[in-house]
Amino acid sequence: MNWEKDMILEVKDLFLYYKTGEGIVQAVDGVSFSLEKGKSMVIVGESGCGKTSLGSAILRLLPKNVELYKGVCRLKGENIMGYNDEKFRREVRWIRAALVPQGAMNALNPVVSIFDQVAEPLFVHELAEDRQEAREKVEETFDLVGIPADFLSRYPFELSGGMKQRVALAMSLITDPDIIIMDEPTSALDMLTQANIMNVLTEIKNRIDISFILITHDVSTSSEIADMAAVMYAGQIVEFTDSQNFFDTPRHPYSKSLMESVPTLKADDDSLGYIPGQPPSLLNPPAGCRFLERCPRSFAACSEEPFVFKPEKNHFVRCWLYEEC
Ligand SMILES: Nc1ncnc2c1ncn2[C@@H]1O[C@H](COP(=O)(O)OP(=O)(O)OP(=O)(O)O)[C@@H](O)[C@H]1O
Repeated sequence: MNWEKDMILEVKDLFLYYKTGEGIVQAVDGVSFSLEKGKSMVIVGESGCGKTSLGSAILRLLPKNVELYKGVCRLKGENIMGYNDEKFRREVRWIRAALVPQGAMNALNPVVSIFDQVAEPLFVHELAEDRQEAREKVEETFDLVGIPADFLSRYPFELSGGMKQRVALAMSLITDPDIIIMDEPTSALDMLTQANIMNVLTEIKNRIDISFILITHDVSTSSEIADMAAVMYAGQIVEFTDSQNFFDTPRHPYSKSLMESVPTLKADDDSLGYIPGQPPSLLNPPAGCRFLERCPRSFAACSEEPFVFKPEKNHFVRCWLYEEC
C-alpha cells in the first residue's frame, strides 16, 4: 500500500497485544488499511474479533496491561505513532481524531447539563474564549446532529436514547476533528432510532468535511453510510474494499458467510445462513488461516498463514483462494 496525499488515515502493520494471567491476547495483529479524506468506512466482525481494540489503538486509548503496541498510523500524512503522549493528547485525541465510545450515550453525566458536557472539550483544549463563543459552537453542532437548541439546558434523564446518542455525537464533533471513530453507535437503540442515527451521519457527511470509521457487528445498518468496508476476523482484517464491492460480492469466505447471515426484508427465514463454530481464541490463534476451522472452502494451503491478495483494484483479501489474482 502506498502513502498517498489525499488519504486522511493510513494504518500499517498495527499491533495491540494485551498481557493477561492466561497469556498474551493478540487483539490487533498486523492491521493495515487506508482511508481517503471525506470517506467513511465500516469495520464489521463478530464480537471479540478486535474492532474496539483497533479503534483504541488508533486513538492511543490503551489499558494498563498492554504487551505490544506498534505500527504506523498516519493522520493526513503524519505518523502520529511517533508523537509522545503529551503531544498526542494535546494535538490529536479529541482534536483531530475523536471517538464515540461504545455505550457513550449511557455515560453522560446525569448531573451536568447537556450544554456543559458538549462544551467541555472546547474549554479543556482552549478552543473557546468564553461561554458565549462556546454556546454558538454548541448550537452549530446541535444543528448538525439534529438536536433542538432548547435542549442546551436539559439533563441526560430528560432525553430519549436517540437524543442522547446525538449528544454523544455532538461531543465528538465539537472540536471539528478530521475523523471520528464510532464504536457501535446504534447497538442499544431500537430499529427506527438506529435508522435515524444513520440518517444523521449521512447528513453530517454531506454537510461537513469529515471522515468516519464506524465499528459494528451489524452489517445491515452500515451499508448506507460506508464508502469502504473492512472485515475483521480474529485480530486481522481479512477483507478491505469499497462498500459497493463488498456488499455486492464479498470475496473472503468469512465475509460471504457474514453477508449470508444478514436478515433482509425479502429473504425468507429458511435462506438465512449462519457460521458454525466459534472464532479462535486470541490467546493462542492458529498458525495458518484463522478462519480455517469454520471455512467451507478450506484446502491444503490454508494451514499456512495467508498473504493479502488483490483480486481486483482496491480489493484486498487475506485468503489463499485469491493467490493467482
Ligand atoms: N484490556 C484487555 N485485556 C485483556 N484482553 C482484552 C482487553 N481488552 C480486550 N481484550 C480482549 O481482546 C479481544 C478483542 O476485544 P475487542 O473488545 O477489541 O473486540 P470487539 O470486536 O470490539 O468485540 P465487541 O464487538 O464484543 O465489542 C477479546 O478477546 C477481548 O476479550
